[in-house]
Amino acid sequence: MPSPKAKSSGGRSSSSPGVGGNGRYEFMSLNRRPPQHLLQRQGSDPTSTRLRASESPTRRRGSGSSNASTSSTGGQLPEEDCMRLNPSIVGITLSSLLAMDLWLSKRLGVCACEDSSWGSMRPLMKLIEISGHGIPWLAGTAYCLYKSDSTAGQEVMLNLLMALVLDLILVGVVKAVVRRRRPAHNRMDMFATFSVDGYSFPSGHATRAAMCARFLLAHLVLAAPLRVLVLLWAVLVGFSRVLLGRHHVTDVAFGFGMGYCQYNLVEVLWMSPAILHGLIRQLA
Ligand SMILES: CC(C)=CCC/C(C)=C/CC/C(C)=C/COP(=O)(O)O
Repeated sequence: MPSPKAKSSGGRSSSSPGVGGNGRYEFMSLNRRPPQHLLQRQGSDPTSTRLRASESPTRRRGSGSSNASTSSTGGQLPEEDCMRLNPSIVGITLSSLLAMDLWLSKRLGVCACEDSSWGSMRPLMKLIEISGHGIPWLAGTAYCLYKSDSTAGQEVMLNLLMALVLDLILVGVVKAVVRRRRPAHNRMDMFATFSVDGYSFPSGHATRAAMCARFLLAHLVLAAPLRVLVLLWAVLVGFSRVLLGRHHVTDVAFGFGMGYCQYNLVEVLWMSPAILHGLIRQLA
């Protein structure tokens, strides 16, 4: 509790408390310069150092010492000030893009539920969703691998299986790190999901669609009309994620990019028949 005596003895009227030389509290006016011993004390106090560092650049430039540093660098802003300005421009740009993403995703979520404006298309969108789901792809590839009687066919199928597992792992890791929530208008009624699938970024369907489309075009689908169909399917899978309200536009855009790059990784990690035979021999 501040002593009224201390208040009157300093002849000071209000606000900031400080500890005087006799151990009592002293009150200083905000528009008066504090005594020298308090200034020295503030200089070594981490809290006040933090407070001064968070002052606005204009205020800091206005102080005597900062003026000296500004003039000594030929009128250039101190480095500290430049670092404070740049993130704000990046921050504003990012927040604007994020706001546009949220707005656009909400507007495009026209099949998010049955009574949405395109609610009657929801069953079709869910069919497209299933066509890009991990389970049919894993089961279909495993079945083809089992049925394949040529070495070339087995090689392609085994590498596709490896690609699908790699995709699940990479998407799971990114989702767990980023932890972006799905759009508020999404109904979480997807079948067979992992716990990370509660998160939105990136779209696992989009990564799988992009990676599998590249895989099919490179190794399995040669006829031109079918190649067009494969590309159309991949684009539809991506669109259906936003129309169903499952994802933001940026989740799908990033997912397509990530899936495209994942295929490059699959090419690097490609398991040749020699490696496969070595693996089979070790397992047997
Ligand atoms: C054999 C095995 C463990 C299969 C797991 C397949 C599985 C449950 C994949 C999850 C697919 C899924 C629901 C991904 C979420 O996709 P988003 O586009 O909503 O991110």
